[in-house]
Amino acid sequence: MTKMNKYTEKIKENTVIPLSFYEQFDVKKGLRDVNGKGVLAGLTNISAIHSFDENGEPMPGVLEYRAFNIKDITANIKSENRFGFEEITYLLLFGELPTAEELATFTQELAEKRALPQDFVRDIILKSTSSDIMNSISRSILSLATLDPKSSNLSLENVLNQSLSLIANFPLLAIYAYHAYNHYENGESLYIHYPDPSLTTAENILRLLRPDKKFSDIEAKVLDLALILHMEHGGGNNSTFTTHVVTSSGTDTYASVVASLSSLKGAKHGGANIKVSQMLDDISENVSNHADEAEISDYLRKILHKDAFDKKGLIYGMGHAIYSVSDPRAEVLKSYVKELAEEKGLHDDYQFYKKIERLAPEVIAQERNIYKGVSANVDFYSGFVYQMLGLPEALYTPLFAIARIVGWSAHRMEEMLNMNKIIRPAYESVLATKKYVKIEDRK
Ligand SMILES: CC(=O)SCCNC(=O)CCNC(=O)[C@H](O)C(C)(C)COP(=O)(O)OP(=O)(O)OC[C@H]1O[C@@H](n2cnc3c(N)ncnc32)[C@H](O)[C@@H]1OP(=O)(O)O
Ligand SMILES: O=C([O-])CC(=O)C(=O)O
Repeated sequence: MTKMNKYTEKIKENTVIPLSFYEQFDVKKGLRDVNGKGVLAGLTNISAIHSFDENGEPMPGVLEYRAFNIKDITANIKSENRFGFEEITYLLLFGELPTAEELATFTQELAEKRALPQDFVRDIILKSTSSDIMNSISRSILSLATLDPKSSNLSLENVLNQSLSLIANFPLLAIYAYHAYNHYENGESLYIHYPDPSLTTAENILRLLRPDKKFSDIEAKVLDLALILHMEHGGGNNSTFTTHVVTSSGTDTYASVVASLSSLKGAKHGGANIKVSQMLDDISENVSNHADEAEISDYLRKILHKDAFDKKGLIYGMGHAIYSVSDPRAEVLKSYVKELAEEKGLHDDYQFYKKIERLAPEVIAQERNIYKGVSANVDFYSGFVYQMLGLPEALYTPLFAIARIVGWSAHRMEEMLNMNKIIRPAYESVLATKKYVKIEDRK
Protein backbone atom coordinates (compact mmCIF):
# COMPACT_ATOMS: atom_id res chain seq x y z
CA MET A 1 0.00 0.00 0.00
CA THR A 2 1.39 3.42 -0.92
CA LYS A 3 1.59 6.20 1.67
CA MET A 4 -1.26 8.04 -0.05
CA ASN A 5 -3.39 4.88 -0.07
CA LYS A 6 -2.73 4.46 3.64
CA TYR A 7 -3.92 7.98 4.25
CA THR A 8 -7.01 7.65 2.06
CA GLU A 9 -7.93 4.40 3.86
CA LYS A 10 -7.70 6.24 7.19
CA ILE A 11 -9.87 9.03 5.84
CA LYS A 12 -12.53 6.57 4.72
CA GLU A 13 -12.42 4.64 8.00
CA ASN A 14 -12.93 7.79 10.07
CA THR A 15 -15.20 9.73 7.74
CA VAL A 16 -17.84 7.51 6.15
CA ILE A 17 -21.14 7.71 8.05
CA PRO A 18 -23.52 4.72 7.96
CA LEU A 19 -26.60 5.38 5.77
CA SER A 20 -28.89 4.32 8.64
CA PHE A 21 -27.75 7.36 10.67
CA TYR A 22 -29.38 9.69 8.15
CA GLU A 23 -32.72 8.04 8.86
CA GLN A 24 -32.06 7.89 12.59
CA PHE A 25 -31.33 11.64 12.80
CA ASP A 26 -33.91 12.52 10.13
CA VAL A 27 -31.27 14.23 7.99
CA LYS A 28 -32.24 14.62 4.34
CA LYS A 29 -29.28 13.76 2.13
CA GLY A 30 -28.70 16.52 -0.41
CA LEU A 31 -31.30 18.48 1.57
CA ARG A 32 -34.00 16.59 -0.33
CA ASP A 33 -36.33 13.73 0.50
CA VAL A 34 -36.46 10.66 -1.75
CA ASN A 35 -39.38 12.13 -3.70
CA GLY A 36 -37.20 15.05 -4.73
CA LYS A 37 -38.88 17.57 -2.43
CA GLY A 38 -36.25 19.96 -1.14
CA VAL A 39 -35.90 21.15 2.43
CA LEU A 40 -37.48 24.60 2.31
CA ALA A 41 -34.51 26.97 2.63
CA GLY A 42 -35.87 30.29 1.42
CA LEU A 43 -38.52 32.30 -0.35
CA THR A 44 -38.11 33.82 -3.80
CA ASN A 45 -39.85 36.12 -6.26
CA ILE A 46 -37.55 35.28 -9.13
CA SER A 47 -38.69 31.95 -10.54
CA ALA A 48 -40.88 28.95 -9.81
CA ILE A 49 -40.46 25.28 -10.67
CA HIS A 50 -43.42 22.88 -10.59
CA SER A 51 -43.00 19.13 -10.99
CA PHE A 52 -45.78 17.66 -8.84
CA ASP A 53 -49.52 18.31 -9.10
CA GLU A 54 -51.80 19.23 -6.19
CA ASN A 55 -52.20 15.52 -5.34
CA GLY A 56 -48.44 15.10 -5.11
CA GLU A 57 -48.30 13.14 -8.37
CA PRO A 58 -45.36 13.74 -10.77
CA MET A 59 -46.38 16.00 -13.65
CA PRO A 60 -44.61 17.50 -16.68
CA GLY A 61 -42.23 20.19 -15.43
CA VAL A 62 -43.16 23.87 -15.52
CA LEU A 63 -40.68 26.73 -15.14
CA GLU A 64 -41.71 30.35 -14.65
CA TYR A 65 -39.40 33.36 -14.74
CA ARG A 66 -40.97 36.11 -12.59
CA ALA A 67 -44.28 34.22 -12.98
CA PHE A 68 -44.09 34.01 -16.80
CA ASN A 69 -44.01 30.48 -18.22
CA ILE A 70 -40.71 29.81 -19.99
CA LYS A 71 -42.51 28.04 -22.85
CA ASP A 72 -44.69 31.10 -23.34
CA ILE A 73 -41.67 33.42 -23.20
CA THR A 74 -39.66 31.45 -25.77
CA ALA A 75 -42.65 30.84 -28.09
CA ASN A 76 -43.46 34.56 -28.16
CA ILE A 77 -39.89 35.62 -28.80
CA LYS A 78 -39.68 33.06 -31.60
CA SER A 79 -42.98 34.08 -33.17
CA GLU A 80 -41.84 37.71 -33.20
CA ASN A 81 -38.53 36.59 -34.74
CA ARG A 82 -36.39 38.67 -32.41
CA PHE A 83 -33.69 38.27 -29.76
CA GLY A 84 -34.72 37.83 -26.12
CA PHE A 85 -31.65 37.54 -23.86
CA GLU A 86 -31.55 41.26 -23.02
CA GLU A 87 -35.32 41.41 -22.43
CA ILE A 88 -35.25 38.40 -20.08
CA THR A 89 -32.22 39.82 -18.27
CA TYR A 90 -34.34 42.92 -17.61
CA LEU A 91 -37.27 40.73 -16.49
CA LEU A 92 -35.19 38.64 -14.10
CA LEU A 93 -33.28 41.55 -12.59
CA PHE A 94 -36.06 44.11 -12.28
CA GLY A 95 -39.10 41.85 -11.97
CA GLU A 96 -41.18 43.12 -14.89
CA LEU A 97 -41.23 42.95 -18.68
CA PRO A 98 -39.67 46.09 -20.19
CA THR A 99 -41.52 48.39 -22.54
CA ALA A 100 -39.90 48.77 -25.97
CA GLU A 101 -38.27 52.02 -24.83
CA GLU A 102 -37.00 50.55 -21.54
CA LEU A 103 -35.58 47.59 -23.42
CA ALA A 104 -33.78 49.79 -25.95
CA THR A 105 -32.20 51.87 -23.14
CA PHE A 106 -31.20 48.78 -21.16
CA THR A 107 -29.72 47.04 -24.22
CA GLN A 108 -27.69 50.17 -24.91
CA GLU A 109 -26.46 50.24 -21.27
CA LEU A 110 -25.31 46.62 -21.51
CA ALA A 111 -23.55 47.35 -24.82
CA GLU A 112 -21.71 50.30 -23.25
CA LYS A 113 -20.53 48.13 -20.38
CA ARG A 114 -19.25 45.41 -22.74
CA ALA A 115 -15.59 46.42 -22.61
CA LEU A 116 -12.76 45.09 -20.50
CA PRO A 117 -10.23 47.39 -18.79
CA GLN A 118 -7.31 48.57 -20.90
CA ASP A 119 -4.72 45.80 -21.56
CA PHE A 120 -6.76 43.27 -19.56
CA VAL A 121 -6.75 40.73 -22.41
CA ARG A 122 -2.99 41.06 -22.92
CA ASP A 123 -2.00 41.14 -19.24
CA ILE A 124 -4.48 38.70 -17.71
CA ILE A 125 -6.23 36.47 -20.23
CA LEU A 126 -3.35 35.75 -22.59
CA LYS A 127 -0.85 35.33 -19.76
CA SER A 128 -2.18 32.08 -18.32
CA THR A 129 -4.23 29.66 -20.38
CA SER A 130 -6.11 26.51 -19.52
CA SER A 131 -8.37 24.02 -21.27
CA ASP A 132 -10.72 24.62 -18.34
CA ILE A 133 -12.37 27.84 -19.47
CA MET A 134 -14.55 28.00 -16.34
CA ASN A 135 -11.40 28.31 -14.23
CA SER A 136 -9.99 30.90 -16.63
CA ILE A 137 -13.16 32.98 -16.26
CA SER A 138 -12.90 32.76 -12.46
CA ARG A 139 -9.31 33.92 -12.60
CA SER A 140 -10.30 36.88 -14.78
CA ILE A 141 -13.15 37.83 -12.46
CA LEU A 142 -10.86 37.90 -9.42
CA SER A 143 -8.46 40.05 -11.46
CA LEU A 144 -11.31 42.42 -12.34
CA ALA A 145 -11.99 42.72 -8.59
CA THR A 146 -8.46 44.00 -8.03
CA LEU A 147 -9.08 46.73 -10.64
CA ASP A 148 -12.37 47.88 -9.11
CA PRO A 149 -11.81 50.50 -6.38
CA LYS A 150 -15.37 49.78 -5.15
CA SER A 151 -15.02 46.00 -5.24
CA SER A 152 -16.26 45.48 -1.68
CA ASN A 153 -18.93 48.19 -1.66
CA LEU A 154 -22.19 46.37 -0.90
CA SER A 155 -24.72 49.12 -1.70
CA LEU A 156 -27.52 47.87 -3.96
CA GLU A 157 -26.56 50.38 -6.64
CA ASN A 158 -22.94 49.29 -6.67
CA VAL A 159 -23.78 45.56 -6.66
CA LEU A 160 -26.21 46.10 -9.56
CA ASN A 161 -23.58 48.05 -11.45
CA GLN A 162 -20.99 45.30 -10.90
CA SER A 163 -23.52 42.63 -11.88
CA LEU A 164 -24.45 44.40 -15.13
CA SER A 165 -20.80 44.85 -15.98
CA LEU A 166 -20.11 41.14 -15.40
CA ILE A 167 -23.22 40.08 -17.36
CA ALA A 168 -22.07 42.24 -20.29
CA ASN A 169 -18.47 41.02 -20.16
CA PHE A 170 -18.92 37.30 -19.51
CA PRO A 171 -18.94 36.45 -23.25
CA LEU A 172 -15.61 38.29 -23.67
CA LEU A 173 -14.02 36.57 -20.67
CA ALA A 174 -15.10 33.14 -21.91
CA ILE A 175 -14.33 33.49 -25.60
CA TYR A 176 -11.00 35.28 -25.26
CA ALA A 177 -9.93 32.61 -22.74
CA TYR A 178 -10.92 29.96 -25.28
CA HIS A 179 -8.98 31.63 -28.11
CA ALA A 180 -5.94 32.03 -25.86
CA TYR A 181 -6.05 28.35 -24.91
CA ASN A 182 -6.63 27.31 -28.50
CA HIS A 183 -3.66 29.39 -29.64
CA TYR A 184 -1.07 28.67 -26.97
CA GLU A 185 -2.01 25.04 -26.30
CA ASN A 186 -3.40 23.85 -29.65
CA GLY A 187 -1.28 25.95 -31.98
CA GLU A 188 -4.28 27.57 -33.67
CA SER A 189 -4.40 31.19 -34.82
CA LEU A 190 -5.27 33.77 -32.19
CA TYR A 191 -8.37 35.93 -32.74
CA ILE A 192 -9.29 38.80 -30.45
CA HIS A 193 -12.26 40.53 -32.07
CA TYR A 194 -13.91 43.47 -30.35
CA PRO A 195 -17.64 43.26 -29.61
CA ASP A 196 -19.98 45.31 -31.76
CA PRO A 197 -22.25 47.53 -29.62
CA SER A 198 -25.03 47.34 -32.21
CA LEU A 199 -25.28 43.55 -31.78
CA THR A 200 -27.08 41.47 -29.16
CA THR A 201 -25.32 39.19 -26.67
CA ALA A 202 -25.92 36.08 -28.79
CA GLU A 203 -24.70 37.77 -31.97
CA ASN A 204 -21.60 39.07 -30.21
CA ILE A 205 -20.77 35.59 -28.90
CA LEU A 206 -20.68 34.26 -32.48
CA ARG A 207 -18.84 37.33 -33.74
CA LEU A 208 -16.13 37.03 -31.07
CA LEU A 209 -15.73 33.33 -31.62
CA ARG A 210 -15.59 33.01 -35.38
CA PRO A 211 -12.39 33.87 -37.23
CA ASP A 212 -14.36 35.75 -39.92
CA LYS A 213 -16.86 37.23 -37.36
CA LYS A 214 -19.68 35.93 -39.57
CA PHE A 215 -22.84 34.09 -38.52
CA SER A 216 -26.37 33.64 -39.80
CA ASP A 217 -29.46 35.15 -38.20
CA ILE A 218 -30.90 31.72 -37.45
CA GLU A 219 -27.68 30.61 -35.71
CA ALA A 220 -27.72 33.67 -33.46
CA LYS A 221 -31.44 33.24 -32.69
CA VAL A 222 -30.97 29.58 -31.70
CA LEU A 223 -28.08 30.54 -29.43
CA ASP A 224 -30.19 33.34 -27.95
CA LEU A 225 -32.93 30.83 -27.17
CA ALA A 226 -30.47 28.41 -25.54
CA LEU A 227 -29.19 31.26 -23.37
CA ILE A 228 -32.72 32.22 -22.29
CA LEU A 229 -33.42 28.63 -21.23
CA HIS A 230 -30.30 28.58 -19.02
CA MET A 231 -30.71 31.93 -17.27
CA GLU A 232 -32.46 31.00 -14.06
CA HIS A 233 -33.64 28.00 -12.06
CA GLY A 234 -34.83 28.94 -8.59
CA GLY A 235 -32.87 29.52 -5.41
CA GLY A 236 -32.08 25.89 -4.64
CA ASN A 237 -29.98 24.75 -7.60
CA ASN A 238 -26.40 24.18 -6.50
CA SER A 239 -24.80 27.29 -8.03
CA THR A 240 -27.60 29.71 -7.09
CA PHE A 241 -27.83 28.34 -3.57
CA THR A 242 -24.08 28.98 -3.44
CA THR A 243 -24.84 32.61 -4.38
CA HIS A 244 -27.27 32.84 -1.46
CA VAL A 245 -24.85 31.18 0.97
CA VAL A 246 -21.82 33.33 0.16
CA THR A 247 -23.85 36.53 -0.23
CA SER A 248 -25.21 35.99 3.28
CA SER A 249 -21.67 36.12 4.68
CA GLY A 250 -21.23 39.63 3.24
CA THR A 251 -18.71 38.76 0.53
CA ASP A 252 -18.23 40.92 -2.58
CA THR A 253 -19.89 40.43 -5.98
CA TYR A 254 -16.76 39.10 -7.72
CA ALA A 255 -16.13 36.46 -5.04
CA SER A 256 -19.79 35.48 -5.07
CA VAL A 257 -19.81 34.95 -8.85
CA VAL A 258 -16.59 32.91 -8.68
CA ALA A 259 -18.11 30.69 -5.98
CA SER A 260 -21.17 30.06 -8.16
CA LEU A 261 -19.02 29.39 -11.23
CA SER A 262 -17.09 26.82 -9.23
CA SER A 263 -20.35 25.08 -8.39
CA LEU A 264 -21.75 25.26 -11.91
CA LYS A 265 -18.78 23.55 -13.53
CA GLY A 266 -19.39 20.32 -11.59
CA ALA A 267 -20.40 17.38 -13.79
CA LYS A 268 -23.63 16.85 -11.86
CA HIS A 269 -24.69 20.46 -12.57
CA GLY A 270 -23.79 22.68 -15.55
CA GLY A 271 -20.68 20.64 -16.37
CA ALA A 272 -22.98 17.84 -17.50
CA ASN A 273 -23.37 19.39 -20.97
CA ILE A 274 -19.75 18.64 -21.90
CA LYS A 275 -20.08 15.16 -20.41
CA VAL A 276 -23.21 14.45 -22.48
CA SER A 277 -21.40 15.29 -25.66
CA GLN A 278 -18.38 13.12 -24.74
CA MET A 279 -20.66 10.30 -23.56
CA LEU A 280 -22.65 10.29 -26.81
CA ASP A 281 -19.39 10.04 -28.79
CA ASP A 282 -18.29 7.20 -26.53
CA ILE A 283 -21.58 5.30 -26.91
CA SER A 284 -21.51 5.85 -30.65
CA GLU A 285 -17.99 4.42 -30.89
CA ASN A 286 -18.64 1.42 -28.66
CA VAL A 287 -22.06 0.33 -29.91
CA SER A 288 -21.48 -1.45 -33.20
CA ASN A 289 -25.07 -1.39 -34.43
CA HIS A 290 -26.86 1.90 -33.72
CA ALA A 291 -30.18 0.33 -34.67
CA ASP A 292 -29.82 -2.40 -32.03
CA GLU A 293 -31.62 -1.07 -28.95
CA ALA A 294 -30.62 -4.07 -26.83
CA GLU A 295 -26.94 -3.36 -27.55
CA ILE A 296 -27.40 0.32 -26.67
CA SER A 297 -29.19 -0.57 -23.41
CA ASP A 298 -26.42 -3.01 -22.52
CA TYR A 299 -23.84 -0.29 -22.99
CA LEU A 300 -25.87 2.17 -20.93
CA ARG A 301 -25.99 -0.48 -18.21
CA LYS A 302 -22.19 -0.72 -18.37
CA ILE A 303 -22.01 3.04 -17.83
CA LEU A 304 -24.25 2.74 -14.77
CA HIS A 305 -22.09 -0.13 -13.45
CA LYS A 306 -19.00 2.10 -13.77
CA ASP A 307 -17.60 -0.24 -16.42
CA ALA A 308 -17.70 2.25 -19.29
CA PHE A 309 -17.22 5.89 -20.27
CA ASP A 310 -15.88 7.92 -17.30
CA LYS A 311 -16.62 5.12 -14.79
CA LYS A 312 -18.63 7.44 -12.52
CA GLY A 313 -21.87 5.45 -12.91
CA LEU A 314 -23.86 8.38 -14.30
CA ILE A 315 -25.74 8.77 -17.55
CA TYR A 316 -25.28 12.49 -18.09
CA GLY A 317 -28.12 14.72 -19.22
CA MET A 318 -30.59 12.40 -17.48
CA GLY A 319 -32.36 12.92 -14.18
CA HIS A 320 -33.01 15.99 -12.12
CA ALA A 321 -33.22 16.90 -8.46
CA ILE A 322 -36.73 18.37 -8.92
CA TYR A 323 -38.17 17.42 -12.31
CA SER A 324 -39.59 13.97 -12.85
CA VAL A 325 -41.72 13.50 -15.98
CA SER A 326 -39.95 16.22 -17.97
CA ASP A 327 -37.74 19.31 -17.85
CA PRO A 328 -39.54 21.98 -19.92
CA ARG A 329 -36.22 23.46 -21.07
CA ALA A 330 -35.18 20.12 -22.58
CA GLU A 331 -38.52 19.96 -24.42
CA VAL A 332 -38.06 23.42 -25.92
CA LEU A 333 -34.45 22.72 -26.87
CA LYS A 334 -35.44 19.41 -28.44
CA SER A 335 -37.91 21.12 -30.78
CA TYR A 336 -35.07 23.35 -32.02
CA VAL A 337 -32.63 20.45 -32.26
CA LYS A 338 -35.01 18.63 -34.58
CA GLU A 339 -35.22 21.58 -36.99
CA LEU A 340 -31.51 22.32 -36.82
CA ALA A 341 -30.47 18.68 -37.29
CA GLU A 342 -32.60 18.37 -40.43
CA GLU A 343 -31.08 21.60 -41.77
CA LYS A 344 -27.50 20.47 -41.04
CA GLY A 345 -28.02 16.95 -42.42
CA LEU A 346 -27.57 15.41 -38.97
CA HIS A 347 -30.80 13.45 -38.98
CA ASP A 348 -29.07 10.20 -37.90
CA ASP A 349 -27.33 11.89 -34.95
CA TYR A 350 -30.67 13.34 -33.85
CA GLN A 351 -32.29 9.90 -34.02
CA PHE A 352 -29.42 8.50 -31.95
CA TYR A 353 -29.89 11.18 -29.27
CA LYS A 354 -33.61 10.46 -29.23
CA LYS A 355 -32.95 6.74 -28.76
CA ILE A 356 -30.65 7.38 -25.81
CA GLU A 357 -33.22 9.79 -24.36
CA ARG A 358 -35.84 7.01 -24.48
CA LEU A 359 -33.68 4.08 -23.39
CA ALA A 360 -31.63 5.70 -20.59
CA PRO A 361 -34.56 6.31 -18.18
CA GLU A 362 -35.61 2.64 -18.62
CA VAL A 363 -32.11 1.40 -17.80
CA ILE A 364 -31.68 3.81 -14.87
CA ALA A 365 -35.07 2.68 -13.49
CA GLN A 366 -33.90 -0.95 -13.65
CA GLU A 367 -30.61 -0.23 -11.88
CA ARG A 368 -31.39 2.50 -9.33
CA ASN A 369 -34.06 3.30 -6.73
CA ILE A 370 -36.28 5.67 -8.66
CA TYR A 371 -39.13 7.32 -6.76
CA LYS A 372 -40.13 10.21 -8.94
CA GLY A 373 -38.94 9.21 -12.44
CA VAL A 374 -36.00 10.24 -14.58
CA SER A 375 -36.11 12.16 -17.85
CA ALA A 376 -33.79 14.25 -20.04
CA ASN A 377 -32.67 17.49 -18.39
CA VAL A 378 -31.62 20.79 -20.01
CA ASP A 379 -28.03 19.56 -20.43
CA PHE A 380 -29.04 16.61 -22.61
CA TYR A 381 -29.67 18.51 -25.84
CA SER A 382 -27.76 21.75 -25.22
CA GLY A 383 -24.38 20.34 -26.25
CA PHE A 384 -25.89 18.97 -29.48
CA VAL A 385 -27.30 22.43 -30.24
CA TYR A 386 -23.89 24.03 -29.62
CA GLN A 387 -22.19 21.37 -31.73
CA MET A 388 -24.54 22.15 -34.62
CA LEU A 389 -23.72 25.84 -34.21
CA GLY A 390 -20.03 24.92 -34.52
CA LEU A 391 -19.27 25.98 -30.95
CA PRO A 392 -16.29 24.22 -29.31
CA GLU A 393 -16.92 21.76 -26.48
CA ALA A 394 -14.69 23.75 -24.11
CA LEU A 395 -17.29 26.55 -24.25
CA TYR A 396 -20.41 24.48 -23.50
CA THR A 397 -20.39 25.04 -19.72
CA PRO A 398 -19.13 28.65 -20.04
CA LEU A 399 -22.18 29.31 -22.26
CA PHE A 400 -24.34 28.07 -19.39
CA ALA A 401 -22.50 30.50 -17.09
CA ILE A 402 -22.91 33.42 -19.56
CA ALA A 403 -26.67 32.91 -19.14
CA ARG A 404 -26.88 31.88 -15.47
CA ILE A 405 -24.97 34.87 -14.15
CA VAL A 406 -28.24 36.77 -14.67
CA GLY A 407 -30.09 34.46 -12.27
CA TRP A 408 -27.21 34.59 -9.78
CA SER A 409 -27.28 38.40 -9.87
CA ALA A 410 -31.04 38.54 -9.23
CA HIS A 411 -30.68 36.07 -6.33
CA ARG A 412 -27.72 37.94 -4.86
CA MET A 413 -29.77 41.13 -4.68
CA GLU A 414 -32.74 39.17 -3.29
CA GLU A 415 -30.54 37.75 -0.53
CA MET A 416 -29.12 41.21 0.26
CA LEU A 417 -32.53 42.86 0.45
CA ASN A 418 -34.44 40.24 2.37
CA MET A 419 -32.26 38.19 4.60
CA ASN A 420 -29.68 40.02 6.66
CA LYS A 421 -29.00 36.69 8.36
CA ILE A 422 -25.99 34.49 7.71
CA ILE A 423 -26.94 31.06 6.29
CA ARG A 424 -25.77 28.53 8.79
CA PRO A 425 -27.55 25.15 8.92
CA ALA A 426 -26.68 22.56 11.57
CA TYR A 427 -24.65 19.34 11.33
CA GLU A 428 -25.16 16.74 14.05
CA SER A 429 -21.92 15.15 15.24
CA VAL A 430 -22.26 11.37 15.39
CA LEU A 431 -19.01 10.88 17.27
CA ALA A 432 -18.77 10.18 21.01
CA THR A 433 -16.31 12.47 22.84
CA LYS A 434 -12.85 10.93 23.44
CA LYS A 435 -10.15 11.71 25.96
CA TYR A 436 -6.86 13.02 24.55
CA VAL A 437 -4.13 10.32 24.52
CA LYS A 438 -0.52 11.30 25.21
CA ILE A 439 1.80 10.55 22.29
CA GLU A 440 3.82 7.91 24.18
CA ASP A 441 0.61 6.04 25.01
CA ARG A 442 -0.64 5.75 21.42
CA LYS A 443 -0.53 2.42 19.61
C1 LIG B 1 -28.54 22.10 -15.01
C2 LIG B 1 -28.49 20.94 -14.19
O1 LIG B 1 -27.84 20.94 -13.19
S1 LIG B 1 -29.46 19.61 -14.65
C3 LIG B 1 -28.61 18.20 -14.00
C4 LIG B 1 -27.36 17.91 -14.79
N1 LIG B 1 -26.67 16.71 -14.30
C5 LIG B 1 -26.61 15.56 -14.99
O2 LIG B 1 -27.13 15.44 -16.07
C6 LIG B 1 -25.81 14.47 -14.34
C7 LIG B 1 -26.59 13.16 -14.32
N2 LIG B 1 -27.70 13.21 -13.42
C8 LIG B 1 -27.54 13.09 -12.07
O3 LIG B 1 -26.42 12.90 -11.58
C9 LIG B 1 -28.74 13.17 -11.19
O4 LIG B 1 -29.92 12.89 -11.91
C10 LIG B 1 -28.89 14.53 -10.49
C11 LIG B 1 -27.63 14.87 -9.71
C12 LIG B 1 -29.17 15.64 -11.49
C13 LIG B 1 -30.07 14.44 -9.53
O5 LIG B 1 -29.78 13.39 -8.67
P1 LIG B 1 -30.79 12.93 -7.54
O6 LIG B 1 -31.34 14.11 -6.88
O7 LIG B 1 -30.09 11.93 -6.72
O8 LIG B 1 -31.96 12.29 -8.42
P2 LIG B 1 -33.03 11.22 -7.97
O9 LIG B 1 -33.37 11.36 -6.53
O10 LIG B 1 -34.13 11.27 -8.96
O11 LIG B 1 -32.23 9.88 -8.17
C14 LIG B 1 -32.72 8.63 -7.77
C15 LIG B 1 -31.65 7.59 -8.00
O12 LIG B 1 -31.33 7.54 -9.38
C16 LIG B 1 -29.96 7.81 -9.59
N3 LIG B 1 -29.83 8.62 -10.79
C17 LIG B 1 -30.55 9.73 -11.11
N4 LIG B 1 -30.11 10.20 -12.30
C18 LIG B 1 -29.13 9.38 -12.70
C19 LIG B 1 -28.31 9.37 -13.84
N5 LIG B 1 -28.42 10.28 -14.77
N6 LIG B 1 -27.40 8.40 -13.95
C20 LIG B 1 -27.29 7.45 -13.01
N7 LIG B 1 -28.03 7.41 -11.89
C21 LIG B 1 -28.95 8.36 -11.75
C22 LIG B 1 -29.54 8.57 -8.34
O13 LIG B 1 -28.16 8.44 -8.12
C23 LIG B 1 -30.35 7.88 -7.28
O14 LIG B 1 -29.78 6.60 -7.03
P3 LIG B 1 -29.54 6.03 -5.57
O15 LIG B 1 -30.75 6.36 -4.76
O16 LIG B 1 -29.33 4.60 -5.83
O17 LIG B 1 -28.34 6.75 -5.10
O1 LIG C 1 -32.29 23.03 -10.41
C1 LIG C 1 -31.30 22.27 -10.38
O2 LIG C 1 -31.03 21.55 -9.40
C2 LIG C 1 -30.37 22.19 -11.53
C3 LIG C 1 -30.85 22.86 -12.77
O3 LIG C 1 -31.62 22.32 -13.54
C4 LIG C 1 -30.40 24.21 -13.03
O4 LIG C 1 -29.74 24.82 -12.20
O5 LIG C 1 -30.70 24.72 -14.11
